[in-house]
Amino acid sequence: MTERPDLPATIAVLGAGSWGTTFAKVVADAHPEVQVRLWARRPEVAEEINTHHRNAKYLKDIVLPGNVVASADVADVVVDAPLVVLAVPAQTLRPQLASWKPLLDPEAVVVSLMKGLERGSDARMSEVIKEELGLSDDRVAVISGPNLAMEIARKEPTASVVACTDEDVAQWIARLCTAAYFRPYTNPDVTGVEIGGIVKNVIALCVGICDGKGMGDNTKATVITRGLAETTRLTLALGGDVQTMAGLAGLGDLVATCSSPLSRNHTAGRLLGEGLTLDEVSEQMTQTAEGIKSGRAVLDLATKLGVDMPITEAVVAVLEGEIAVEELAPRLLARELKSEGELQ
Ligand SMILES: NC(=O)C1=CN([C@@H]2O[C@H](COP(=O)(O)OP(=O)(O)OC[C@H]3O[C@@H](n4cnc5c(N)ncnc54)[C@H](O)[C@@H]3O)[C@@H](O)[C@H]2O)C=CC1
Ligand SMILES: O=C(CO)COP(=O)(O)O
Repeated sequence: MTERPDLPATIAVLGAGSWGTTFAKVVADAHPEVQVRLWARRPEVAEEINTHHRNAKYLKDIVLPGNVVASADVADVVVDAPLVVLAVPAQTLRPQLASWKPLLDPEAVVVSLMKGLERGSDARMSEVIKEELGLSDDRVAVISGPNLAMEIARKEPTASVVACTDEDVAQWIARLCTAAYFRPYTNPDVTGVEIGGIVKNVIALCVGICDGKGMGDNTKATVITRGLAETTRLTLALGGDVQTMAGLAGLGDLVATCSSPLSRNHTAGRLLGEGLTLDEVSEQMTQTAEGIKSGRAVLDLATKLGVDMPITEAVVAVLEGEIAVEELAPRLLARELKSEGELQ
């Protein structure tokens, strides 16, 4: 096994949006002696972080610790970093990885914070990373859980999951991101952890639509519970672990995202439910709502595997203009009756 310094001098985070910046803050708060280098696409964002210790567009008045340093030059950020954390919109990852590949430390472990499925290939972000960078399973990890960035930036207590097939690597990453307000658990089920984070965004769109239409908590609980059932079916079909679905990256993230006005996916759904068109919603959203693009990929993957995902199917039908938001609930309720325990 590669010898890794327990506490590296530096780590790299690529993507200075709300979650990338917040995750950089978590590690920096946890380890003041570690320099956390953050790549911002726009030089003015890097400048604001270095000069004012703020990233106002994404994190308002949150003050970042002095050991978070930003640059708009990826080469400066990743040099000598044994851990490289990725937090860019899922659909943009693959082409960016191709240009970053020659710059990365050859021994670096790469972590995905992203919760999207690639359209066209239906690949999870860990799969895209392995393919594009040519890495083995033990060099790729995923962090996912009920992790609304703004709450964590405000140091509100939160738990999460570090998933890697190599337990030593997962524990190393977990130690690096354990802060007074952030508690990571480890899990070898990378597939289940990733699928939980991807599908909950689509389910949150559905809950948001129902909220926007003025429906109440029975409706929300129904969509969350049946959403978990279809997430579980997809996870099992992909070889993931049913137990992951009961954990932080499954039920935990689903509940947080479907309940919170901070969730971009929930917000996008609510705006659709209130009658805005998808174009109008996209214009209003200044941050990434992964479910809007990943929904189609999730449905394609489920179809390929013969997995029934009626909520995802109905949300995609709304997103693609096949049905109006008014038709979403009737369509789901008109389905053939079945036993609750049936997995298909
Ligand atoms: N914000 C949150 O609370 C959480 C987000 N996530 C996931 O983290 C990933 C990143 O999300 P956020 O940081 O929230 O997104 P965001 O919309 O706040 O920021 C995205 C960042 O990626 C950068 N970027 C790089 N290349 C880009 C390109 N080609 N097009 C557009 N933007 C580009 C943007 O400049 C921006 O800094 C997503 O997959 C999301 O699902 C996961 C957990 C929590
Ligand atoms: O993943 C998240 C919380 O765990 C953030 O959800 P949104 O992307 O919907 O804001």
